[in-house]
Amino acid sequence: MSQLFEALDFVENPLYERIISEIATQKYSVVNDFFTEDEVAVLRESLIQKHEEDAFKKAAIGNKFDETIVKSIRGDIILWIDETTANSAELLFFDKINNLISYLNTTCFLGILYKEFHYALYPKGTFYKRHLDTFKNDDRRKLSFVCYLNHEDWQPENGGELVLYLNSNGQETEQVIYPFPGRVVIFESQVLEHEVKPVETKRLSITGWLKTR
Ligand SMILES: O=C(O)CCC(=O)C(=O)O
Ligand SMILES: [Fe+2]
Repeated sequence: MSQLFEALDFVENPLYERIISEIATQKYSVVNDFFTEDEVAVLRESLIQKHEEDAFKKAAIGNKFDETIVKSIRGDIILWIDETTANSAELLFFDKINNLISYLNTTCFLGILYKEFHYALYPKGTFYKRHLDTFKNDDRRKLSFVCYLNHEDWQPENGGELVLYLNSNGQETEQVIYPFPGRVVIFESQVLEHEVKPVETKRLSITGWLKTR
């Protein structure tokens, strides 16, 4: 095996190893500084600019082929990001994502072939009720990835916490994760139910999925 890794110029990445082992043991991983302050700032700028251009639309439930908009379930507005026409901030984002994907495919043989990402903006008072990130007609989403682009001074009073519903020995427990800027949450799309609690202040993020087949 070491010969194979040598041949591929494999360099072990401690952060990615931590993510992999946390997902294996607890189904999710939280990384506080996956994106630097500067990276968060340019991605936030990009989101805000596109929102000002009125490019966002109401988020639906289901996927591109089976969409319904139900505001009582989710109230965010989204914009899908196209890698082929990405701006400099988005290129930087995809650079990190692609790096992670190739590491996962090399070390875990996950077979991630596709990805999809969108900006999300939750206006004050909105939420996303408890759900699973898979669809009736599509089970290709393997890992969910959320990256928060809020301002530096985001406080617990701003609400909008992500709650993961974990199952330990038949007992349900709640893991509360605040959307602090630069923080990334990665979890198993088909396993972990989760919810976004009502936001008190506009909440900004990029959400996406790593997919097989
Ligand atoms: O923004 C988050 O914390 C989670 C968003 C989410 O669950 C989704 O878009 O499916
Ligand atoms: Fe979700």
